[in-house]
Amino acid sequence: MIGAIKTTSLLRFSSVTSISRSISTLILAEHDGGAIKSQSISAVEAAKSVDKQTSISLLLAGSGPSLQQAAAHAASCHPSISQVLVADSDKFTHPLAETWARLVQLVQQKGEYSHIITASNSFGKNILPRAAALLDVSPITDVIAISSSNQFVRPIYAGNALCTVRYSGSNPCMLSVRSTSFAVSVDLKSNEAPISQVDLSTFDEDFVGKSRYINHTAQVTERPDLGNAQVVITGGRALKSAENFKMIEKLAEKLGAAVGATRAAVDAGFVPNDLQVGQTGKIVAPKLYMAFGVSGAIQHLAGIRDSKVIVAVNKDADAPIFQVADYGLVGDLFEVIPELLEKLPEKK
Ligand SMILES: Cc1cc2nc3c(=O)[nH]c(=O)nc-3n(C[C@H](O)[C@H](O)[C@H](O)COP(=O)(O)OP(=O)(O)OC[C@H]3O[C@@H](n4cnc5c(N)ncnc54)[C@H](O)[C@@H]3O)c2cc1C
Repeated sequence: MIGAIKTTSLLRFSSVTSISRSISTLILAEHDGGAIKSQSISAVEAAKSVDKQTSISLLLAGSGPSLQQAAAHAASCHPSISQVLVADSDKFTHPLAETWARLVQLVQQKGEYSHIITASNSFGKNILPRAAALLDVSPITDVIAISSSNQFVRPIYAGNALCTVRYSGSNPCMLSVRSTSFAVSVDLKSNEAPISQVDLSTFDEDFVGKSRYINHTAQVTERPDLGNAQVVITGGRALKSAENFKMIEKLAEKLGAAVGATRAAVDAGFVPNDLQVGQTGKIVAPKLYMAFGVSGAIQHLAGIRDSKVIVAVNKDADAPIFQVADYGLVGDLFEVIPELLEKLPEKK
């Protein structure tokens, strides 16, 4: 869809000792409401590409009944999971990156994993660099393909080039992976993996990180999650106001779609920033991506490159979005959207 140049050079991370032959992978998993988040299950899928024989341990942290529920879900959410490790303590009630990084260090000291993988979302991006610093290794982020246990592909220059990276540092090789590149089959059947508790007796009791949990606010919506939606309807600056942006929301409702926005629309205050799609927003890979009044800036395209079909409506025939669109309509969104709303049937 969007042309990407494959770089021929291999970037080599500083060599200390090569990674060991015995491959075992630790997944840093996120859970919510007693279930493992789908991005963490994609990280398990990615681990399978590291090595077919790898044993995969999934690390969960938290406290209370929702953690135990999540552990039960983790044990049966993917057939490749060999064991679930549970760190149950009040310290982990909120996923603070500094506390989690310490936990990863502790678990790695005991388990000596060759690879540690997490999703390339705010949870993973927060923890991975800190944990990597404690373990004195260099992480590889935003991996979109795994060719072997030490060779990975990641986008650079806002997705305009793909870089093949060979890791030659010491264990563990730490990766964050884009879940859109490691889709999980919907009907995975799995046996129950064993669940064990992480021994926290040596966890620094007095450890207090520099950050502190204050509160958690989330948009309550019945719409699909933007990162996993099959259909995404995005609006740009051209919508002009939060009031007008409701047209995008209505259209999304009719199509059972998630709503996205450009950074310009977010910065203008039309919608909250968790709807931003692009290089500094969410990466999406829906079957259908519809962009209304979006110019197609390189930073926006970086977030939609894996969409199957891109439809663009823009009144400027020369807008760059048309270079990547499968279907384009030169027209005024203030005419096109009301017509679509009128002609599309109500969602059952
Ligand atoms: C470091 C960095 C990171 C960034 N990260 C992101 C990111 O993650 N996501 C992102 O989106 N941007 C990002 N940006 C911003 C990006 O460069 C663009 O500024 C932004 O994507 C533009 O948003 P837009 O297409 O809504 O607005 P504009 O570029 O202003 O485009 C509006 C479009 O609407 C069309 N239009 C106007 N009126 C109508 C109408 N009535 N009907 C139909 N079409 C109409 C115009 O022809 C135009 O093409 C980033 C920028 C930087 C520097």
